[in-house]
Amino acid sequence: MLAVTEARQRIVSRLTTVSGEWVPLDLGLDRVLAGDLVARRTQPPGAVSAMDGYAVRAAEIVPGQWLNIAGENRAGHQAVEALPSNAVARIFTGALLPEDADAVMLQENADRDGDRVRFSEAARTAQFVRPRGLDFTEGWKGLLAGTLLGPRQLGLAAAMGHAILPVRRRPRIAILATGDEVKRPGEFLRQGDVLSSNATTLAALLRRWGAEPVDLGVAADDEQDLDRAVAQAERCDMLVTSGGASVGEHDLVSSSLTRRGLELDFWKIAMRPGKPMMFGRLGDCSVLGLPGNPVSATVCATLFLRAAVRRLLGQDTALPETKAIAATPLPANDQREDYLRARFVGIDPATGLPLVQVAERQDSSMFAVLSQADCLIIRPAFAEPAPQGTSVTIVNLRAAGV
Ligand SMILES: Nc1nc2c(c(=O)[nH]1)N[C@H]1C(S)=C(S)[C@@H](COP(=O)(O)OP(=O)(O)OC[C@H]3O[C@@H](n4cnc5c(N)ncnc54)[C@H](O)[C@@H]3O)O[C@H]1N2
Ligand code: MOO
Repeated sequence: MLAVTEARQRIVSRLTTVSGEWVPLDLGLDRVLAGDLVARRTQPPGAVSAMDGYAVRAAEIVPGQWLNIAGENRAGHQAVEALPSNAVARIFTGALLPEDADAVMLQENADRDGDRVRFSEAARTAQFVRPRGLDFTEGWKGLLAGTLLGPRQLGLAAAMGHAILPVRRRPRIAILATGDEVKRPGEFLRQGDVLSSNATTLAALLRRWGAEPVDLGVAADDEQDLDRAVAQAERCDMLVTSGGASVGEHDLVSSSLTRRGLELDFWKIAMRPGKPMMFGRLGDCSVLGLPGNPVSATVCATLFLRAAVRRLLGQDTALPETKAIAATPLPANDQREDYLRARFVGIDPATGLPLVQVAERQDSSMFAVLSQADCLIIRPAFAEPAPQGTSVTIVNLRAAGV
């Protein structure tokens, strides 16, 4: 059995980043940048007012003393480009300051009479002024290659002056559920049938990670049916199967793949859940064979499929691991690295780290427990029993996009 980190390394090392393409800004959501995005402009482009009021030279303001109003600057309209001496300009939020103005007086503190105004207070230089380039300056590398574009990143790309974006092609990843008993949600169920939660989870994870899931449906435990389904995956970057990975006589996935020319890289990992995971290659298509148990399939996807997708998209493939404190004692572990489902139950006052409570039941079929978990506690192989308060390494499921 292979160690988890070695298995992940092997998967990542067999994959290469997919090609890039250009998309309009509007279609950039959830895509991954193929190159760095540099600001094409400075924001704000000049000093602008942060408030509605009057642009002034701070040194000229004497409380109670009248000054002339030279004109009015609104956002997008700079009527007063340079401020005459002993004068102010009416100004509104976001408008460019006239040259030589160095402060903005709030209109709440102004007393206006026609073309004259006086103020109840003195001015501080730079008050209510946003200097040129406060947000960013031209040439700033605002978004790096490998960034998954969310709403805020898209907004920044727009603000930096990008109307089209260089992104990675979405990797096409086929999902094939297997098993006579496995039915799609909505289908008629017989005694002993199960619903294919794995296909639903995997498709959602792939979308969230920036890939394009290709649903190949469910193949029965039948060589012909499996062969037919596997053939459909050949133009994909990767085929992910669920079920039939173990040693049962009806676990036909590997024999079907082998007949079609699978080059097996490895099968079986020293981990729980997810031991019987398989990885190999079928022509140009990588193959990841996940175990059928729903928790095993999702944990393997978190540890391996996520890294594979990130590699295809040119992103960092490390697992987001952080530290936490065990809120309950932890049992000894055997030779398989364990990924225990756990919940955040508070903050440890001594360290400020999250307190994590292991779920009582850890059976790999219990998807309800996984769906309510916040993290996986990583228990190394052969770990000794650990008391409450032990520092542990966790995978934050939300941070991993799971
Ligand atoms: N003698 C041994 N038996 C088993 C071993 C072993 O080493 N020796 N390994 C066990 C481990 S660990 C796991 S994990 C499972 C993996 O089994 P398979 O990958 O062959 O999965 P199946 O037998 O096809 O299914 C297991 C379980 O999951 C349900 N399932 C299958 N597909 C889906 C789906 N798409 N959505 C939801 N649930 C699904 C299926 O009905 C079964 O209940 O093997 C152990 N056995
Ligand atoms: O690896 Mo299995 O997932 O322990 O049940």
